[in-house]
Amino acid sequence: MSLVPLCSDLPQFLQGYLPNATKKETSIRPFITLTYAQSLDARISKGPGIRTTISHPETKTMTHYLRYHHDGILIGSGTALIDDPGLNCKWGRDSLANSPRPIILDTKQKWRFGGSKMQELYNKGLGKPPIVVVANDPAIKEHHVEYAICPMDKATKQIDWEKLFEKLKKDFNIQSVMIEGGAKVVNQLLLRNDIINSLIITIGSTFLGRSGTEVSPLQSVNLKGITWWKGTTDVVMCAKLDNE
Ligand SMILES: NC(=O)C1=CN([C@@H]2O[C@H](COP(=O)(O)OP(=O)(O)OC[C@H]3O[C@@H](n4cnc5c(N)ncnc54)[C@H](O)[C@@H]3O)[C@@H](O)[C@H]2O)C=CC1
Ligand SMILES: Nc1nc(O)c(N)c(N[C@@H]2O[C@H](COP(=O)(O)O)[C@@H](O)[C@H]2O)n1
Repeated sequence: MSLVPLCSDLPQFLQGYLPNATKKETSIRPFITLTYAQSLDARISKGPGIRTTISHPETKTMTHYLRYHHDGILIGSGTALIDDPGLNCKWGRDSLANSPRPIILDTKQKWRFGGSKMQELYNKGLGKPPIVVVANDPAIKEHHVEYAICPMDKATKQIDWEKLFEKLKKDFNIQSVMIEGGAKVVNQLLLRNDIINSLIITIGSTFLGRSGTEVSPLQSVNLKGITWWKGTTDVVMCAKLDNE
């Protein structure tokens, strides 16, 4: 499906929150944007296992414009298994060149590239092959997939986000990453002002109800550098996570 044109005021609105393509990031980690679409009641889907459209076509186009500006796009395995997303970039003339590298956080090794929408796009020359983040050498290695082995923290049984992003930059030359979700990933990273450079949230004018998948961090989070854009049905907030 093709995209509607990008609203003319969006590039200016987003400019201060995007990785700077001309300036190589000097940090040991890539530039990281946390971005997702939520309902008025802070839900990102109608419920477990339900792929839900929240964004209006004009903010969907904005998401593809964001994809255009990043080297990598990271999602958790929950999202990969439920949504079977394409994660390519349809904005601009050359989908293959413009698409970010999909990065799937799949430490339980449940997701398969084979048979996925991502593989279909890759086979058609419309998307890049994924990097799959695993905790140890995978038993099954799929063709065209690269693996980022990132040991789990023994206490938390989670990967160390800092080490993962350092590895993505050092081993895969990923200079910028947009993180699209899902809820488990977003709820962790909303607390990481040491890692997240920009926060871009689309808010759709709908309520998805209490059985919806909620985004809400464990503790309160303060924002700074806040700016809003208003579209036909959605608003978009750009901000930075505060250090307080
Ligand atoms: N509206 C929107 O913008 C978006 C909505 N979604 C929705 O979100 C839902 C999926 O969200 P969730 O179920 O929360 O799944 P998720 O996509 O956050 O993936 C969770 C899985 O990722 C792995 N993971 C996450 N953090 C980890 C860590 N620190 N260390 C090791 N492994 C880790 C684990 O395997 C975990 O089970 C779907 O319904 C999807 O449609 C997803 C992305 C964007
Ligand atoms: N921006 C945005 N708006 C919504 O309404 C959404 N449901 C999502 N979901 C994210 O986009 C992925 C789908 O990508 P493709 O269109 O298949 O390339 C999905 O997996 C979520 O990460 N995003």
